[in-house]
Amino acid sequence: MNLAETPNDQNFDNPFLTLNYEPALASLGDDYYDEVMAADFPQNTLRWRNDALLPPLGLDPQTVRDEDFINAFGKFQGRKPFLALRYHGYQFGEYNPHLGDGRGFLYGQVRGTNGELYDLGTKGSGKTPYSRGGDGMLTLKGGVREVLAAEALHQLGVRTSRCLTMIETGLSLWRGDEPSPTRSSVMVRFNSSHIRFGTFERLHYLQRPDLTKKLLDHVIENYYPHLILEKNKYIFFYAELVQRVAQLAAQWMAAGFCHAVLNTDNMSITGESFDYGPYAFIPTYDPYFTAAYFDYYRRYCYSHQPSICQWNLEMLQEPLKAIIDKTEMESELAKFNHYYQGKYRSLMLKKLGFEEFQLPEANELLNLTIQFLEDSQVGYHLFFWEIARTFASKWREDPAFVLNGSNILPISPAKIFENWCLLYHKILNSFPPGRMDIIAQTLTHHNPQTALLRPIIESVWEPIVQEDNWQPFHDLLKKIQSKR
Ligand SMILES: Nc1ncnc2c1ncn2[C@@H]1O[C@H](COP(=O)(O)OP(=O)(O)OP(=O)(O)O)[C@@H](O)[C@H]1O
Ligand SMILES: [Mg+2]
Repeated sequence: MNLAETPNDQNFDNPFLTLNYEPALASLGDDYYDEVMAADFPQNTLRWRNDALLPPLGLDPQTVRDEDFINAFGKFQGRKPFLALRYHGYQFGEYNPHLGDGRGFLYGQVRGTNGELYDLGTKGSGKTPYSRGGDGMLTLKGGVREVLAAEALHQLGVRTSRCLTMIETGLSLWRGDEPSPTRSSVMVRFNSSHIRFGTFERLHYLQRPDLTKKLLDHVIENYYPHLILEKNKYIFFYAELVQRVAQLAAQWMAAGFCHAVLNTDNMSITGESFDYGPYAFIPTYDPYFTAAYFDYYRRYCYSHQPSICQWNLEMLQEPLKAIIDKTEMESELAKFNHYYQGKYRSLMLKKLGFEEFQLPEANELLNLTIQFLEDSQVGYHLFFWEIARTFASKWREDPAFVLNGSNILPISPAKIFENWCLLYHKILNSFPPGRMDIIAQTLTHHNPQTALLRPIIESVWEPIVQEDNWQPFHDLLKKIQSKR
């Protein structure tokens, strides 16, 4: 017996091993996955433990030791099977039948205290049958970036996966897009499901409608349980997925987030956001801002995200048409824009301090805001933060008070800024004075001070590289988690 696998005291009472794991996906049979082994790492240094995720799993952070994270998710002691999930996907518009979990696996599925089923899935845990030429590993910087993105998006109200833990693993990796050799990590993701649009696409490619139906029933049972007893549950499922994905796209857009790699293997069947590789938050409003250096044709640029999501949902009709009427799916997909616009409008109004969807000047305000942000190239996040920071009820008295003393002045072109202030002032005066407090609260709630712009990420990464100083990384996470 390998010494690392010897049960020891630390293992017997590891709280992660006492969780009630459910073999939800495993019970579907091995048409959907391969059982794999975790890599044996030369080092296991805990770099991140997300204590906020322990209570939802029924665990008390006080009783979970750092060693418990390491033994469970760095040394992978005491649990199996680990399942590398099989999937295909459209990557940059081209169908790729050679995908699957190439550097991760499903560690286990657990029911949260809210009754919902969650996946614990690894990234950077070693080679699988789907690694192709890859090393099965995740760089430390990749782990750091995914932890930060997930927390930032969560705090911005985006429906997203989160990271339970990240452990440095002591390998030297070679990557074209990082100074190499570079350090390695394994990350454990906590999300609703790792079933991707591409999981269904693979079954269509293999011409297995029987497996498609079995998987679809599994998805509805576990992630759309309110539809189980519906006579038309399959089309209802697709209709709801369209709505969820449209709303997710609106959340990204309002958050100023560019995912960067919206391939169908990175689209969750539950409509949740995940896989944070070369993502970026936009510095300023630029519809063509493109986050991935290898996205030569700007396919996944900031403003294309809604239409790309719609295209991905259209591609998903191919596998689903074995079970769901295609014409009905088309008419559901036709509602995408309506859902998207509604959600985007409501989120942007909230960023501007207004809960009222029916505000008479809403369209004018939104159009002017976008035009102003685009023309002035004022920082996207800075603009909203400065409204929240400097907001005062005296803005009602005179448009000249609006944003006066903020860090975005002086603005060029001045005219459009003047128009924006006039309109904002006019809207404030359409409310009773007593409403100003609520507007101030809405502004601070929806516009955190800390934006995860690339220079901020680099500013916490540098001390890690230079002097193994993790304090700035933890300070940044604290700021993000407390919405400061
Ligand atoms: N270093 C690597 N070694 C092996 N396979 C890899 C590696 N990097 C990426 N892959 C595989 O390439 C494909 C696309 O990678 P992508 O970055 O979208 O996914 P991922 O980030 O590895 O996983 P996830 O989508 O769960 O976040 C996936 O099948 C992935 O497993
Ligand atoms: Mg991926």
